[in-house]
Amino acid sequence: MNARPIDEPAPTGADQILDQGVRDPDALLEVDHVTLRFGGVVALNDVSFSLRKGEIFGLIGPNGAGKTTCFNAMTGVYRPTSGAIRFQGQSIVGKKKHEITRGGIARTFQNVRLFPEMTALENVMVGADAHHKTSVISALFRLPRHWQEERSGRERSLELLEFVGIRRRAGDVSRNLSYGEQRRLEIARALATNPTLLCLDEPAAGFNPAEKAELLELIRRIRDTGVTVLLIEHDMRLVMGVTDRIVVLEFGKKIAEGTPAEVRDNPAVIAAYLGVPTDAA
Ligand SMILES: Nc1ncnc2c1ncn2[C@@H]1O[C@H](COP(=O)(O)OP(=O)(O)OP(=O)(O)O)[C@@H](O)[C@H]1O
Repeated sequence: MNARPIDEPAPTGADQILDQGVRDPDALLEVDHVTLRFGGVVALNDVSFSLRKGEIFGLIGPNGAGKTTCFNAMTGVYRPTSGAIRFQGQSIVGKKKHEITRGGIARTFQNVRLFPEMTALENVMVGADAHHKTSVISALFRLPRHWQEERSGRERSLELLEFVGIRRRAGDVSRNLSYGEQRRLEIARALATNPTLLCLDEPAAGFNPAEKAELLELIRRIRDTGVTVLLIEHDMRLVMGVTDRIVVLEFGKKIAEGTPAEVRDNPAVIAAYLGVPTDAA
């Protein structure tokens, strides 16, 4: 692995000035010199980048580059070994997953993770529940506020199923939905938490070209509602077609950052992907 040794000093002075992203005053999320080790494996090695509000941002790189680890660090699954992660200017390192969700970051997973015996609607309502304000007591005694929240959560969940295109499956148990519908359901559930930032981990995995085109359109519609989108995706055509900016990781290090056109023409990126077809799924 060509990772930089962990004990090498963090970049200072000129290096940091070059690192425009971290100094970006419009940043929604800042990953600031993050290193994350698993025993001897350096999954992230001094990685810095920032996302601006309202953009669709791609995180790409060959297998094992550290993309999912980066998502996990942003969503409270892993704590970075060093470095900072700030969301809307506040550190989120050390926060619990549900605190981060409540704070406005939602995610989907590489593998579908739904409640298989619950209906599509119930799966989305679980997401909406994350924002309910009523207490357990109020729910137990079925106080009016609880009913009100339950009703509005249901309506909002139905709207979200409509938004992702599977409203007609609302009453079906999720294990009976097609694979493509389950992936859309996951997105609806994540949106039910009212995120400011939605992180999608390989949402097009296993999709055919028509499903990929629909997903691309859905991602754009999500962004158009004001949600910032962070996308991990192996399908280069999809990434290049939908993102505003991209960061490329290789062996845990950032090797490139820029617009899709800049990244596509970057020699380091071409080398990293050498031998990998550009439309590889
Ligand atoms: N929980 C863990 N324990 C030990 N090593 C891990 C763990 N999670 C990830 N790694 C290692 O960290 C490195 C980065 O893995 P990660 O899953 O983040 O890469 P990725 O870019 O998401 O890859 P892929 O595209 O294959 O999903 C790999 O070497 C991986 O084996």
